[in-house]
Amino acid sequence: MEEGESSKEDGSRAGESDGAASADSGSSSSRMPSGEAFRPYVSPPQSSTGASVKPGTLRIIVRKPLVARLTKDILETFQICNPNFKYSEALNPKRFLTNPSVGVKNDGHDNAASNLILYVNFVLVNMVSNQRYIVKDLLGQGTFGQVAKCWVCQNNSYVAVKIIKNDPAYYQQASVEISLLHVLNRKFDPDDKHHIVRILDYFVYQRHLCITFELLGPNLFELIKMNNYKGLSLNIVQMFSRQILHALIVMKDAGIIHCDLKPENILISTSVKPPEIKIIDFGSACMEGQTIYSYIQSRYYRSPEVLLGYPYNTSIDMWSFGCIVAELFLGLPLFPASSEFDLLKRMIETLGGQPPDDLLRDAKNTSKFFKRVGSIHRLEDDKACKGVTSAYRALTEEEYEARESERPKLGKRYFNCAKLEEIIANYPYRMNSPEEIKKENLTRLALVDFLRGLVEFDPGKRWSPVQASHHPFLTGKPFTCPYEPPPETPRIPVLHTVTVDHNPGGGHWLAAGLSPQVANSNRCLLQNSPHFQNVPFSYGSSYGSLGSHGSYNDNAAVGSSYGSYADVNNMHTYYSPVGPCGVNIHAQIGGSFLGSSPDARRIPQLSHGNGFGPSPVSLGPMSLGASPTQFTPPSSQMQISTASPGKYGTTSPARSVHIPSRGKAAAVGHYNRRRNWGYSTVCAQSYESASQHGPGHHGDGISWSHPDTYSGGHGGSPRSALLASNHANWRQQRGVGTGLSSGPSSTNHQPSAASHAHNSNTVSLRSSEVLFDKPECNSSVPDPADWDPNYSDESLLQEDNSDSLAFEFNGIHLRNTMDTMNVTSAVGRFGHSRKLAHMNFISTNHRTDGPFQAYSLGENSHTSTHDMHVGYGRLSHFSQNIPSRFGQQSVHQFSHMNSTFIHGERNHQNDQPTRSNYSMEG
Ligand SMILES: Nc1ncnc2c1ncn2[C@@H]1O[C@H](COP(=O)(O)OP(=O)(O)OP(=O)(O)O)[C@@H](O)[C@H]1O
Repeated sequence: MEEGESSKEDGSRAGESDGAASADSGSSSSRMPSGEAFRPYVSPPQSSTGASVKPGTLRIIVRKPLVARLTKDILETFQICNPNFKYSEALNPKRFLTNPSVGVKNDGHDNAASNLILYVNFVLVNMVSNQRYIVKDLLGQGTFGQVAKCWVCQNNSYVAVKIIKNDPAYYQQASVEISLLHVLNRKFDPDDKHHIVRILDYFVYQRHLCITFELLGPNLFELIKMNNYKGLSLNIVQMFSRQILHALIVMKDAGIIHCDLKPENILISTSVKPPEIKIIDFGSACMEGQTIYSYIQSRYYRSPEVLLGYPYNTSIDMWSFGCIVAELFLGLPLFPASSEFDLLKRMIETLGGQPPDDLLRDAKNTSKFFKRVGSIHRLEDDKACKGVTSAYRALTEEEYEARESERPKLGKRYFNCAKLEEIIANYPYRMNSPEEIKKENLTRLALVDFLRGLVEFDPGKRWSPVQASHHPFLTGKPFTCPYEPPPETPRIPVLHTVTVDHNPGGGHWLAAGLSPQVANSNRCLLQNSPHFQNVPFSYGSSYGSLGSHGSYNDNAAVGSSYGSYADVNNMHTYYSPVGPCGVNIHAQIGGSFLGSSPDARRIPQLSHGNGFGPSPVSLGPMSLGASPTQFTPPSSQMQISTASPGKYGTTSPARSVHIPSRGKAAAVGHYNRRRNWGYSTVCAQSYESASQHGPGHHGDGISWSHPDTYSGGHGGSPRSALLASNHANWRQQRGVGTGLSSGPSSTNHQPSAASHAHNSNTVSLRSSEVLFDKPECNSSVPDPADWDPNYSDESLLQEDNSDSLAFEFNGIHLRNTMDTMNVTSAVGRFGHSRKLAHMNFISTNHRTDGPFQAYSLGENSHTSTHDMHVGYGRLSHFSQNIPSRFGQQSVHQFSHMNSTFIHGERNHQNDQPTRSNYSMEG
């Protein structure tokens, strides 16, 4: 029975709300206010007798927060106290969600950061469809603006609305996000099976582009955080990895590079059972072959080729994916670097190699990090050069300082063990029984092998999503020897080819793929768009065929995703989905760019009067980026116009080619705080090196290749192929494994050291060698009010249905084996974290806070096991920092699309009742 009902039954709200109050009521009658409102508490007859309560009268009261209970129906109470009391909602002070909330731009609608000033119950309206979105909470803030949780009254559902800053550059980039997501949703994942967030609607409101997404739950970083920065169980790592790979397969098929894959951008959809992850934030994404930005990816997850300024393709997402998988297991980023120098240093140390010479030879930033110490071997000499030391050596700190005139920032070391194999092997065990440990050892061996294929220095040797998806770590097949990925088959240009009608929406390519309603919406948005002129459609040309990136099936077992992008060129240009964009983001004309990375996200800036802008002259199609062949250092091609610094910022002090983004840098900078959160590690156990144990990955010298399907196939290095061709198709070869261990030193290794490292660093995991975890880290998690800048008592007032959140997460077993990952055994796991829903987590999406209480990986302990749940006692602390959105999704999901919504989206959330526990089995 609801509390409200029971209180009516009692006739005494004050007495019901707190047991202590009722006990006290008799003695404190003198303090009771006179009048109707507060009467002495009279116990119900049944209770007062002390007799056993009849079964029929049993009441189960779900306790709501005290503040909520005390203020429930307070208006009626006031009216009872004072019949003249009148309440007017208009007099309510606004509960601002946007900070700062001072309107200084856009007629007072926007704050200084060009963010629309939002408050609770602010209404966003799609003027075309009259669809109203009532803002209830803020889910996140990012570079591009704010993400609000909104209620759609028509169908009593919640959605997430990304409200882009009122700024042409952000508007433009957000329109790319809409376009790419639309293609992914509609053409490559029409049935919503591949873990990519669904876009539901978009519109312009008060000069802000608003994008409506399905509402999702917490992100993977939040999940790790909830688990006290301890890693997740291998079952869950496997499950999430499979799902992420599904998305990556689709994205590769679509030729789309996410460019900012990280745990924060992988959200858990708690509305389905078992829970699924979804990849969000395509605001940095671009088409393969059209990669205009050289400064991308969040630092921890940045691939070597991006770091070094080398042409890139979808394989950079695979690197990030590897880092994410490792982080899910470890609870900490694999490369928590404080600077790019630090990042490279960590990569070299952990992986035991360095990028191959031909990559270093052609990358534009090589000289910043490497010193040439020998002759550069031509590609054709590669075979002959096996065994010859690299022509490059990584700079020492001193050398770097001398070259760059600044000391490189070096982050804290969280893992005492340097090498990947050691880090994984020495991670504390989560179980007791020798059998389980033995089993886990095997899985860890598979994990190491899996990671080796992902965090592979050579992008040409890095596994593709399809190849990775067959790894025993994911398939569950016994892992007996190093995985040999199947060669990829050429793309079959049929299945999901994006064909675009020539002129369905007046030439608007995206409109071609949208429903008529959406096309209409676009036309209307032309008028509504604050940033682009309303110009007639005039493009009759074809923007067809995105794809030819053929076969894909749900099991990722067939098909491939690599290689020929012959017709991807047809996608070199497209338009703003919300109107002819008028801005060509090829930067040859010196438009300024915001950065594009964790530190700075790339936004083409519209330099006023500098050739960029909504002039009819520039009504060319919007490019998704230059092809790798067009890849040029930002200094030459992506330069900031010095003549016209533009409106949007100045050149980054660190990297002259970037303008710091407004927000991204700050956001990602929060990561760096983590390094200071005391994570000492002492590797107490001697560890036998891979070379002593392992047979060596590919130690038999197996080499493999796949047919070079790219029409201009390159027999040489994949990197040169990439350089020369734009395409991600190359001959993949495994070097002859020597079984030698690649030492942590970056010097004097062999040219294919990375490969060798992969090949040879297999580590035997024996239970006797287990480094036991200390029983419990001394967690003194402060009250969230102490460290959560967004914490306020007001949050206690939010959402009474928060309990559902706790139940949502009951199903996530962070420790147990797959067998036990079921609903029933999950109950209560997070059961005491009922305040999960009350906290504002906005800043934590960016890892802004939180005592870094993860335990020391190598710290000595005589405790025989590490129980991941030991920390759960502290979850209540952490849970208090979970955003309210966690608990608020129990409301019915978005289930009805207004006519202007994109049609055809499968809404798996429909018909989902309020969620309870679920199985986590993948
Ligand atoms: N569909 C969604 N459901 C729930 N929360 C969401 C959703 N989309 C975004 N968010 C929240 O909003 C935050 C910002 O979203 P998003 O990453 O798309 O914006 P951004 O401006 O690109 O951010 P960043 O600068 O961090 O990349 C996310 O970290 C997430 O917490």
